[in-house]
Formats: sequence, structure tokens, C-alpha cells
Amino acid sequence: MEGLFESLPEGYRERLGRPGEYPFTRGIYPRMYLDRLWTMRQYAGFSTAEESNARYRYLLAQGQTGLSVAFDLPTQLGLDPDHPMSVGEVGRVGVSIATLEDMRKLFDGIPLDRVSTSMTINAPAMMLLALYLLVAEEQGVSWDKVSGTVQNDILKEYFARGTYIYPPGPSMRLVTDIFEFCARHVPKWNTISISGYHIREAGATAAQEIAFTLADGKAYVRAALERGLKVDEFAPRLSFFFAAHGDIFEEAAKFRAARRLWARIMREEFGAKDPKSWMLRFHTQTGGSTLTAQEPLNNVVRTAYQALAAVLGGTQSLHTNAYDEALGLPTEKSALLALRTQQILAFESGVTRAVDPLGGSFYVEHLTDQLEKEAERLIQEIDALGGAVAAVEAGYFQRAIEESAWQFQKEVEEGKRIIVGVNRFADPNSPLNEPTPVQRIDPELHERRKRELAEFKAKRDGESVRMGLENLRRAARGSENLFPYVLEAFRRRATLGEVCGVLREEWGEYQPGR
Ligand SMILES: C[C@H](C(=O)O)C(=O)SCCNC(=O)CCNC(=O)[C@H](O)C(C)(C)COP(=O)(O)OP(=O)(O)OC[C@H]1O[C@@H](n2cnc3c(N)ncnc32)[C@H](O)[C@@H]1OP(=O)(O)O
Repeated sequence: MEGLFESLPEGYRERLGRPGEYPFTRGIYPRMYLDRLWTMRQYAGFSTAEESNARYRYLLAQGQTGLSVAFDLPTQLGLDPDHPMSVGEVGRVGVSIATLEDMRKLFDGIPLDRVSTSMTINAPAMMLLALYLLVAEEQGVSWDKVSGTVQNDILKEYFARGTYIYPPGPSMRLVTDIFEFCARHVPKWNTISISGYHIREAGATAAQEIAFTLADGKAYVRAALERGLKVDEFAPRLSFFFAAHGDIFEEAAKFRAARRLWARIMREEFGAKDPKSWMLRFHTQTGGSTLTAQEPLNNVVRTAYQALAAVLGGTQSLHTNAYDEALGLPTEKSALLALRTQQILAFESGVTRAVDPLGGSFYVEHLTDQLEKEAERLIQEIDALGGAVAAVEAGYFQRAIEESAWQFQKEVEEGKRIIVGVNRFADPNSPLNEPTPVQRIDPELHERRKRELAEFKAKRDGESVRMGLENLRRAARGSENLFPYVLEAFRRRATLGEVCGVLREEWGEYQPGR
């Protein structure tokens, strides 16, 4: 492949750029997958820490190369299993974690210096990361060896995902505290996964996905600069998360355009000097909203094409959906098939042999330019509103996404957008409509988790816990970094609900529309 680039006409080469060079349209590494494949990181977790741990070990044994933890809704909202609002939700969409003991069980037998872990956690990101670091410590792994990612992207929770707790002001403080703490103590940790995935899943277009995500990214950078951090101190550890939907070339172009835009924003707008600060590194998940309950096996095919788009776009890490996700939680079998889908792509398809194989395609370069232009226009619109935080408060994102979602639905209903097995070739008697088994959650689980929590509380020193929580409360009233206080509270055996509860009392909860 080497000579190909040199043989291109003058001017064209400069315009195209090289992989691994600013503005990284063609990827962030000169040799991409020739040197290292993307991380195969399947989002998983359900029921108890023990059951999730067994699933993680199974997936790692099957060749998965990174972990990605799904937490249940109470955990994502900083509530313990014994909270009245947890009823019906414990262990349902992810694993239930409330204590250091739970976290220890979740990673039992998994060496935290050898595997990187992503945790989809936002409002209580600091708390779950603190528990993770304490488990690493117990394993004898020093924090500078620990690598992974917390989603920690609160802005999109307000308009696309929904698991917020506190109002934007204190929430942005927590985000920035994590940037600062990790820059000093956990240097290999990706402190945020700025997520377009949920924006897209909520109905945004590809250009909106890029624009809204990068606008959120700019808001986090501004918040950190206002805190007094230097851009090159924290920017190399910002990471991104996008969706891969079915339009292969548009999606591949989307990733290329996003990289180019972010590189420019970081270098030209924020004056970053370290090339690592310019690089947009991202995880991709295939499009959950594109999966259909009709003829579920068709989803294997959809997912494979979407994964191809992600890899053609130069993703660093990938989750391929299980075909039964429109019906319920993946079973061990469907989760394995999802992993095999990316292994076939990586090891059989030959797609990893060239770096940015689409680079120079007239069509893809054109799409890249177009998406970049449209996203840039939208980012300017958001800047004119005062940035992403102001745009959230003004309801800008919600309105824009609803409009696109409505447009999409209309096209489906009018048959202008074809979904095979749904609005074209639908057949109620299709043999592909056989019943699909889904993962079931034990109905006794909630009671069991409440008992475990009561036992945990009975064994601890109540006075020490109270002191830890009061120290956190005092710090929350001031402006110090809260991370050390959260760590201390967990060392004293406070629970997730208690730690988040103190901050709820101090800061209140976000009430949309008020
Ligand atoms: C839908 C659902 C929900 O709503 O609930 C969700 O949200 S699920 C959401 C699930 N989210 C996730 O799973 C997010 C996953 N995100 C991540 O893993 C990260 O943020 C990531 C995107 C930066 C990928 O990190 P990673 O560790 O897997 O991979 P990296 O690309 O950083 O590679 C690891 C190390 O190898 C190096 N490396 C990699 N490739 C190369 C190469 N070709 N040449 C030279 N070096 C290379 C990197 O620089 C890095 O080193 P060094 O570290 O020294 O630089």
C-alpha cells in the first residue's frame, strides 16, 4: 500500500492528509489496525455482581479484549436497592452496585492492571470510579496502572438519556473534579466519554450527532479551563462515543468529519499544543434503535454492516449489539454471537489490512466535507446560544432531536425509508419469527439485594460512616475537589445511596422545565 499515496497528484495529497497527522481525518495513528486492533468491548451487566462477573470472565475467555459495565437504573441514579424508587429496577438493565463489597465481587479474579474497563455511569461517575480505584488498591494495583473510561457525560443526560441527579452547575463541578483528580492520580484513565450515541439513538441525524457531541465537548473543556486546568493537562484523556447506523459510507464519513472538526477546535480555538489533545479517540456501538423485534436474526446482519462502518471510520473500541436486544437482555448465546461478529470482521474480512481504506474515495471525501460543514454550522448556532449548557437550559437540543425523529418516523411510515421485515417484505408467517429466548432476571433478586445491604450496614462502624459523610457534606458546600472525600466515605463503608444522598441534600435534584 505504501507507494499508493506517493503516486497521487500534487495538491490532492496535502488535501487528503496522512493517517496519524493533523487534522486526523484519516485516523489518529499512522498504522492503525496494523499495529493494534480496536478493543472489542461488549457492554454487559445484569442482576448481581457475581452473575455479571461470570459473564465478564466468559466474554474475556472468548476473546473479548476490554470490559464495559452496564449498571442498573438505581445505581445510575445513585440509589441503593432498599430505596423505594428502586422497586422493579434492581438488576434489570445492568448490575446492581451499592457497596465496595459489591464492586469487589464484580471484578473478582479480573486483574485491573491488565484489562481496561469502561463504566457507563454519569451522575455518580465519581462514586463508581472511586469504588473501582479502591478495588484496584485491594488487588495491589497502583492507580497509575489502572486504565479505563467513565462515561461522565452529564450534559446529554439532560436531553437524550435521562439519568441525571443534580442540576447542571454542581454536575459540571463533579465532571471537572474527575478531570483534575485523574490528571494528577490516575493518568491512564479516560475521564469522560462524550457521547453522541444516545443523541443519535434519540433520533438525531448524523450531522447533529457530531455537532451536539462536540458542542458538549467544548462545554467540558471550557469548564475545566475555568477551573484553572491547563488544556494539555486534561484534553489527551477526553474520549468520545458514537453510534454506527446502517448507512455505511455516511457513517464512516461521520467519524472522519468528527475527527477533523475536533482537531481544529482543540488546536485553533483552545490553543492545545500536545497532538494528543487534538486527537478524537472514540468508542462505537452499533445502533440499538435500528434493531427490530420482527425477524430478530436480521439484526445480526444489520450489526455486521454497522460494525464495518465503524471500523472503516477508524474506531478505537467497538460494541456490536446482540440480535435479541430489541426483545430483552442478551443471553450468553446472543452475546457470544455479537462478539464473534466483530472477530470475523477483524480476522477474516481483510478490512484491517489498509489504513483508512476509504481515504481518497470521491464519494466518501465529499460526504466527509458535507457532514463537517453542516456540523460546523450547528456548532456555531449552539455557540451563539451561549454554548451547550445554555442550549440544554433553553431546550434547544430536545427540540432539534424531536424534529429529526419525527421526520425519520414519517419517512418510515410513508415507506420512503425501508426497514426490511418491517415496512418491506414483512411476513407474519416468516420462519425468522421463531420465539427468541431472552435473559430473565430472578424475581427474588430485589429482596436478596436488600438483605445483602442490611448485612453490610450491620457490620460497619456507624460513627465512622457518619463522619465520612459529614466531611463530604462540608466539602460540597465549599469549592474543593470532592474526589478525596468520596473515596474517604467509601473507605469508611458508606453506600452509594448515602454518598449521593448527601449531595442530593446539599444541591437538590434537577427538575426539567423549571
Ligand atoms: C448504550 C449504553 C447505555 O446508554 O446505557 C451505553 O452508554 S454503552 C457505552 C459503553 N462505552 C464504552 O464502552 C466506552 C469505551 N471507551 C473506551 O474504551 C475509551 O474511551 C477509548 C475510546 C479511548 C478506547 O480506549 P481503549 O483503551 O479501548 O483503546 P485505545 O485506543 O486507547 O488503545 C489502548 C492503548 O493502545 C494504544 N494504541 C492503540 N492503537 C494504537 C496504534 N495503532 N498505534 C499505536 N498505539 C496504539 C493507545 O494509544 C492506548 O495507549 P495509551 O493509553 O498509553 O494512550
